[in-house]
Amino acid sequence: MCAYAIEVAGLRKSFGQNAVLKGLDLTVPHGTIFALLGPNGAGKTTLIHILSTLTAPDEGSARIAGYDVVRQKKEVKQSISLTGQFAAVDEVLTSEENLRMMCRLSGLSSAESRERTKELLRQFDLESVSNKRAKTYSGGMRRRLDLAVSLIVSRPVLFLDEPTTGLDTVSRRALWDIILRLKEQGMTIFLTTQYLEEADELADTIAVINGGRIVASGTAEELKSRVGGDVIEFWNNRDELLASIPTSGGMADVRQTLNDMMLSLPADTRIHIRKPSMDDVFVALTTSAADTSAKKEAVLS
Ligand SMILES: Nc1ncnc2c1ncn2[C@@H]1O[C@H](COP(=O)(O)OP(=O)(O)OP(=O)(O)O)[C@@H](O)[C@H]1O
Repeated sequence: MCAYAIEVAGLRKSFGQNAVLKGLDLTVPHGTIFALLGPNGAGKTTLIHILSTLTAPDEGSARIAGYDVVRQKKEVKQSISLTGQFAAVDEVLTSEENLRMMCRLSGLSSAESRERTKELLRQFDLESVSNKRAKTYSGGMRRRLDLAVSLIVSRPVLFLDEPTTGLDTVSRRALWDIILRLKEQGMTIFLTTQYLEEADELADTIAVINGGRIVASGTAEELKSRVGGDVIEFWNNRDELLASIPTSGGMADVRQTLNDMMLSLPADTRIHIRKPSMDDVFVALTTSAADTSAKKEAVLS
């Protein structure tokens, strides 16, 4: 078996004049969850499309389970499951009918299809709605059905493009449990997300993409510690957050920040000092120093 489930080296992709990926390098070990974070338009979907052979890269290489995404497309396709935001579910069919149909299309016999459908309905908590048409489903049920359909044939690597976008907190947590169970079964999972908490909860490794490059990667804890020391929050007496300023955690920096803020904030402002969150990591890594000081200026003006 090759060392990594996913290996990307020097990957570049442009659309016309728009250089979207400017030389990406990353590796994802077998049986782990990798989360790719980045602002809108950073190239997350483009990367998933390249890794799943839907788009060709301009330069560089990418391997899935050891297979090259350009030269060994067939083997790559046989190694992956892909769930986007719009999976191939027929709205007028029930989840049971959808799964049975897709099982048959995947080459399973009638008896195997029945068995696999039962198993997937149970695994994705869809048994109670298995006879209801998919168009009547909530967002969470629909997303679980999308995922079940994409996992009819068990493959070692799963790509999830924003799997919980638009879901409420309960449905999101239910899907997280399913994703963690898939990891326990040995699957390697590559997901993109807009939710920093999602990356924090699920991922073994998080990478942040910005300006066409991976600007940071590591565990959630490593990324948080990179942002530096403590964050000082300033709250008014109506419990509204007035400002949240990252500091090095050192006495001089904390004192300077307090001095700066005292000039503009009311005397009854309350101060809360906390450790950096994934939100702070994201802001720090995807916002230029000029933007950050402009924000501080805005609070002070
Ligand atoms: N087929 C295409 N033709 C031309 N431009 C494209 C194409 N696909 C993507 N782009 C452009 O590439 C850039 C990256 O898009 P992509 O969808 O990969 O970003 P993303 O990080 O997934 O964003 P989001 O979080 O908004 O989904 C965008 O500027 C987009 O307009």
